[in-house]
Amino acid sequence: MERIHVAVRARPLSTEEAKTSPWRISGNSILIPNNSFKFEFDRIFGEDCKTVDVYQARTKEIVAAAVRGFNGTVFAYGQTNSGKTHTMRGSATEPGVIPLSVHELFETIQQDVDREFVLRMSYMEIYNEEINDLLAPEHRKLQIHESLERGIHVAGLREEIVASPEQVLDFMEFGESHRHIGETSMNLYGSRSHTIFRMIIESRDKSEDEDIVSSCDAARISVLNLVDLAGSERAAKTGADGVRLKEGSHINKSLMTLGTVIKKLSEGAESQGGHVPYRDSKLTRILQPALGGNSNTAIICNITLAQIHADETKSSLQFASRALHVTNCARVNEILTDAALLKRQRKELEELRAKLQVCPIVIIGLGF
Ligand SMILES: Nc1ncnc2c1ncn2[C@@H]1O[C@H](COP(=O)(O)OP(=O)(O)OP(=O)(O)O)[C@@H](O)[C@H]1O
Repeated sequence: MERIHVAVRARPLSTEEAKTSPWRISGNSILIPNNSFKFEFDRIFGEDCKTVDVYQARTKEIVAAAVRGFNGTVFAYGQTNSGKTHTMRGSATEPGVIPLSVHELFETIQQDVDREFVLRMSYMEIYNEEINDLLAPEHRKLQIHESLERGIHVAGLREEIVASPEQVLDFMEFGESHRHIGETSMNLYGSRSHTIFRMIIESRDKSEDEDIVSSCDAARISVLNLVDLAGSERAAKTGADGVRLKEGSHINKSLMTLGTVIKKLSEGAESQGGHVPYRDSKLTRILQPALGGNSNTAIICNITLAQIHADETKSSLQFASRALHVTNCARVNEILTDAALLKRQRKELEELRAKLQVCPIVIIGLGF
């Protein structure tokens, strides 16, 4: 069992904003002096930090674990303009968590001489509670299904086999050009959709030795989700109306459900048999395994310390603080073919027989 790792990243302020900021950061605490408002997180990154520092705090380990077969999810949460896209996608001069992860993923698998890997990627957006495939723009309004073999999955989502970081980033750029961008008074190009960038990592032992049964024919399949959420600001503050208001309410519905799911989980609802409303939004349904399930998960909460956004920042920190109490249970995702299963059982039987020959007295003593 491991809890969700929560880091906070504050974006740089203008000189004017810095003069009036009510916030203080002290180590991994953030507070408003002379106020009861104080939170502690796993890490707090101030305005001078680099994205690579944020990446190394936890995502790096999540990527390494994904190569070993553990699911991983990292998502950026925060109001419009707080630096989510800067953190996740970055720029040519300062690559974000996604390109850093992709490069590290390829480097790590190249160093693993014992296993062979197949990597696939997908890229989707959730816009107005509809799932659109950014790698196949004609695939719109995709549905979420659940099956024994595939778990929770988006039916019909394109998965491209990829062989290099450059190829992944090219596909990503293609996908980016099909995103929905809205114009709000808060941010001319404020992103109004959630995006989920996904790498699916499949690996198999290279060994051709028939006797090495423990891994032969067994495939590991893990999923690494890197999520850039839409701005969490209240619709009222955006001056939104008409289409934008509809977008805002859908975004808030998704984010509100995310908040409720995190709240319920942090209160231990699931372990007490209570209801967790994953199905109330597309976002939480797709992210369900990452929220209290089989995944290593990290949240990067992007905030601004400007006075004018103090209420939004407080609500982001409240969300992030609850997430600190959510625990997950990641395990290696291994799939055995029937033949491999038989081989493994045969080997276990042989090992047992060998043990019986070595220490029959112990076995007799146990009453067998
Ligand atoms: N840590 C940072 N250092 C330098 N510039 C930053 C930083 N964070 C954000 N910015 C800049 O601030 C602007 C807004 O950031 P960004 O687009 O990442 O916000 P966002 O939270 O993704 O907004 P949206 O919800 O609209 O997607 C961008 O021009 C970005 O380059």
